[in-house]
Amino acid sequence: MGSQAAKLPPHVLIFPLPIQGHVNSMLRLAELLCLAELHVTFIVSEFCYNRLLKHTNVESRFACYPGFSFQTISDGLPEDHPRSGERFVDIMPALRRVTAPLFKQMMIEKKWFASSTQRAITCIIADGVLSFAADFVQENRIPLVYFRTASAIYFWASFRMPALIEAGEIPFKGNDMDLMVKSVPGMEDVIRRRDLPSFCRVDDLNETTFQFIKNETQQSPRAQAFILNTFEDLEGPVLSHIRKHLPRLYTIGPNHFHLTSRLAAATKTENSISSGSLWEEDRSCLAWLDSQPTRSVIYASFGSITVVTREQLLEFWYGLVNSGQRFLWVIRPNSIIGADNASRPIPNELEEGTKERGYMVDWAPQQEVLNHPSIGGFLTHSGWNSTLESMVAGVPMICWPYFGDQTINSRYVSEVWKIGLDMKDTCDRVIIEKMVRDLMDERKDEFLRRADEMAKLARKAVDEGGSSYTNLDSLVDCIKSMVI
Ligand SMILES: O=c1ccn([C@@H]2O[C@H](COP(=O)(O)OP(=O)(O)O[C@H]3O[C@H](CO)[C@@H](O)[C@H](O)[C@H]3O)[C@@H](O)[C@H]2O)c(=O)[nH]1
Ligand SMILES: C[C@H]1CC[C@@H]2C(C(=O)O)=CO[C@@H](O)[C@@H]21
Repeated sequence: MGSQAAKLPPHVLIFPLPIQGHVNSMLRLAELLCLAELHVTFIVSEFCYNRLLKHTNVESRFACYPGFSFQTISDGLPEDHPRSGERFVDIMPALRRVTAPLFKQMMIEKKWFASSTQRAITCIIADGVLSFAADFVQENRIPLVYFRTASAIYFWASFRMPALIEAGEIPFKGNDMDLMVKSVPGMEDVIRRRDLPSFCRVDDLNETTFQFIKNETQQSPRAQAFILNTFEDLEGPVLSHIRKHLPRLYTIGPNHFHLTSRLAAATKTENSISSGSLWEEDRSCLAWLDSQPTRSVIYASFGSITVVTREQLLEFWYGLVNSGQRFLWVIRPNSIIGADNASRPIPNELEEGTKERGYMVDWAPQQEVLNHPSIGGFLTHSGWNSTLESMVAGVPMICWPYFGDQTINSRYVSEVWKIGLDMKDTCDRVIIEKMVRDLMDERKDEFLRRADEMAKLARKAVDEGGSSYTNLDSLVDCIKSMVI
């Protein structure tokens, strides 16, 4: 390489699983690495990229980093595929069947993205469930870093799937979902069967998604380094178990706030929030929140994949209305099973009666909502980004997990971190009403105090000298050392 080229910075390829929660989180990592003056090529599906262009400022957001570029690729699904609910799992085989060969072809045709102003890719940061990407780069002797965008507790429970099988703890024998699980070290007194990742709820261990998660997770040690969006004070005990298998483990989270904090230091712009939304954010809810008393509103949102039946929707409606609390509710388009987008999710006569107390939107500017002074609670599906965003904002949670990692996240929110309530495996208006009253009224001070303590720990982690701040600097040094 000529002397000029030798001065070029490392060039990282970042490849997320092309879904909202993974793209959001890895875009934040991408910008953090751009701030560290690395070059970044971000591979994203055409589906996600077109939605990002339409609903966010990603183009202007990354325009100030000359070494950054997007590269689009097919996710293997038709444009009109819902990419949510039960059919969500279609994306994994589609990626392997369609995206994997396209990725190899792209890397060869693009000559590993080498140019006069950029080195060829010096390292790939792949989503921890994209082993096909890992295969190709390792065949070409390019260093591999995995980024698993879910929690450490979920990762560790998934990593122990072979041990759970060996011990006969999965598949479950009998119907007792409250039996304690003993084969996940560090969680023996915490998790029941119902708290394991929902992928473990199978009768046949050959079930496709179970096998996918087990096999992808077992390949984690292939990576030279491993990134998690968490912080030491939150998941320290589990992280020490993981580090016995993945010693070069970098915790850099909460990465949404880490990015806000580093941007503030670099650009002197306070509280900059970078959206990665795939739907249009209805900002009218912020004006509605401005007219509500402090800590008086419960925000309800179930992420980008959860779907509900009309019956479940009405249970949530009556539970929220009967609680007497104000509520701001995200009902994502196409998230009601069997309903067309045109029909109102809540019958008009019901909605009319509570307009002044309840506000509904298709999609919200969630980070701004959670940090609004009128928000006093979050009814969430326990997706990991939502959970961390609520923690940093100091907002207590009611957790109604839908699938995947959400089941173990909700257990830790309620039983270990004690910053909320776990409403797993139920959807009943009386229980919803009681939990909303507990969180927003009867036990309000207790939960707000605990949530404030956790927020302080989360913020400290990304302050200069904090564990996540230091780990990100070490990760950048590790990436620089990979340049040959
Ligand atoms: O109205 C909304 C609702 C959500 N969000 C944002 O969308 C993201 C949603 O991410 P997350 O809370 O993690 O949920 P999912 O979209 O369901 O994410 C998937 O990916 C996550 C990371 O791996 C997992 O933890 C989840 O279980 C999985 O479903 C968050 O950043 C939210 O701030 C908005 O901006 N507006
Ligand atoms: C749909 C799920 C498949 C893998 C992803 C995941 C993970 O193991 O990283 C957990 O839940 C979802 O985010 C994804």
